[in-house]
Amino acid sequence: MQKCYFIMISIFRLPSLLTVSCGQSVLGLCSLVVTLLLLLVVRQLLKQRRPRGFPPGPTPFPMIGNILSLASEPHVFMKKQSEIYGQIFSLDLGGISTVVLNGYDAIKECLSHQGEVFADRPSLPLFQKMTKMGGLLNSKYGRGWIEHRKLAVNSFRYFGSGQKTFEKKISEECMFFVDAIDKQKGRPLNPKHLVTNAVSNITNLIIFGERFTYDDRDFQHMIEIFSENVELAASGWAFLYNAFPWIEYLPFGKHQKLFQNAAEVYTFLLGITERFAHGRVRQSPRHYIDAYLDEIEQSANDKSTSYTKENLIYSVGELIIAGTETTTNALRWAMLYMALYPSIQERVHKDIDSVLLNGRTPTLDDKQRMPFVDAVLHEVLRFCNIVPLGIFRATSQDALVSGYTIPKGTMVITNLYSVHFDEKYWGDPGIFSPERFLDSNGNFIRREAFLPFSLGRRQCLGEQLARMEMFLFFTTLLQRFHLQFPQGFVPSLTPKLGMTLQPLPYSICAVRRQP
Ligand code: HEM
Repeated sequence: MQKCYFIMISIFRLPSLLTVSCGQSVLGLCSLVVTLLLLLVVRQLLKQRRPRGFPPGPTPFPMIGNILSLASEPHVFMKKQSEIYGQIFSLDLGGISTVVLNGYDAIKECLSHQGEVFADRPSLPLFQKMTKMGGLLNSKYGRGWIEHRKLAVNSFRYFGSGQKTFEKKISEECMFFVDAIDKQKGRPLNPKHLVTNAVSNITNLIIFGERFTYDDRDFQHMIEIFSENVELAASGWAFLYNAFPWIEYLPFGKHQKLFQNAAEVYTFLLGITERFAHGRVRQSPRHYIDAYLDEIEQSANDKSTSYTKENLIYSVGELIIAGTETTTNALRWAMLYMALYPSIQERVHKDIDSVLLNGRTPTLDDKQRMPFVDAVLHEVLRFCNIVPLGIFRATSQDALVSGYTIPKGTMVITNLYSVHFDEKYWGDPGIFSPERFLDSNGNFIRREAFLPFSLGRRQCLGEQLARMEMFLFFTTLLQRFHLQFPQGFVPSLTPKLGMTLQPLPYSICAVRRQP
């Protein structure tokens, strides 16, 4: 308090000090600017004070807090800090007091036992700018979120993973995918674009009722810049924008690219959403867009409805990117690890061949007869940490956890990476070992501290779909091909950082296996 009092006194005395050397009007302007700047500094320093009863954490720098510490591998940094300050500690992200949850016990305690308290999303300037806190994924916890989540879950059931016929559609997409791979005739390829197109088509079937061909340049471009935004949203510039939203007016900085991409994606989605609504028959939905338009019409007289054309576009975008970026990265990691560990790949081939006799295509029922394949896919999700820090949460009311007080509206980061590398639950977590998901008889076993899809009210709503896709794409691919790196190619295992962790671009040869 004494420090603040001193600063305030200095602010008000400053104009009189400056009068001595400057002309009257220039002096007035200068003193105003300086006063404003100092007031901003004071405001920022006050915002940076840790609330009473808040968890401890590393000392923040004035103004920018701990933002710089998040520049490389923030999930690893946070796990290390938890070894010093405990499973629940705090960071200052430039005036945004943030609580970080680490390890299985702390995350389960908050997200599961106090599910409702930790179900909100933070009102960050970036989220406000992107989706006005509407849509689904970034939506505040309340009526808007409930309505959108319910509609999405029902649409997934009705048009997607709840239908047996949908499995057939995924299998058809798997065939398009392996045919496209086959065209390469074992020559090196970067599988990123093919996997992205194939995976996004599964979500497209639910949202638009149709798939897009692999040479649809417009759709591909949209996915590319959207996925660039997933990367940019975790960049230092994004954190700076959240702390100092006025940097929006700077003519440079990666946040400008983020805004530009978002505007382009919005325009594209608006266009195709209108296109796919053509021929709609009321109350007879063919896909998510039709179902959403029905909701808009039904709630036309309800002033507080969250169903709006704008939220339709936001939710369509969120479903596409949440469904594509994650599952694509999981499959790309899986392919990379198969080529890296030929002995594991050999066991995968054995598992597949023993069940899929005479080249029969896989079905979901085959999964329980392929425990090793299941174990490999689980280990990929554990080891590769596709969404290492989850999606930022916030407290929807004041919370009390492990003796700490966390005020309503506080931003909360769930370090899912720290769950998958939690030494209390995993032996040698730094080793890629599918066996940890098998018992001594080779049967698949579930592990408790396994949360790639997070936990609680906001847990991933596409989990079932993602699991279906991963199993069918992976087994269809490995049934037909042997994956290996081109001669002399040394892949990097360092992930590319963003909201998701993806492998750096790599080349792989998919060589046809003998029938
Ligand atoms: C391997 C694949 C996937 C992984 C690892 C994954 C992981 C996650 C994680 C960690 C969250 C954050 C939950 C939280 O706030 O704590 C999430 C949320 C979400 N995911 Fe997924 N996801 C995957 C696939 C999908 C798919 C296929 C879809 C749909 C097409 C999807 C749609 C969503 C949505 C809409 C949310 C936000 C839920 C809400 O806020 O209520 N995800 N996902």
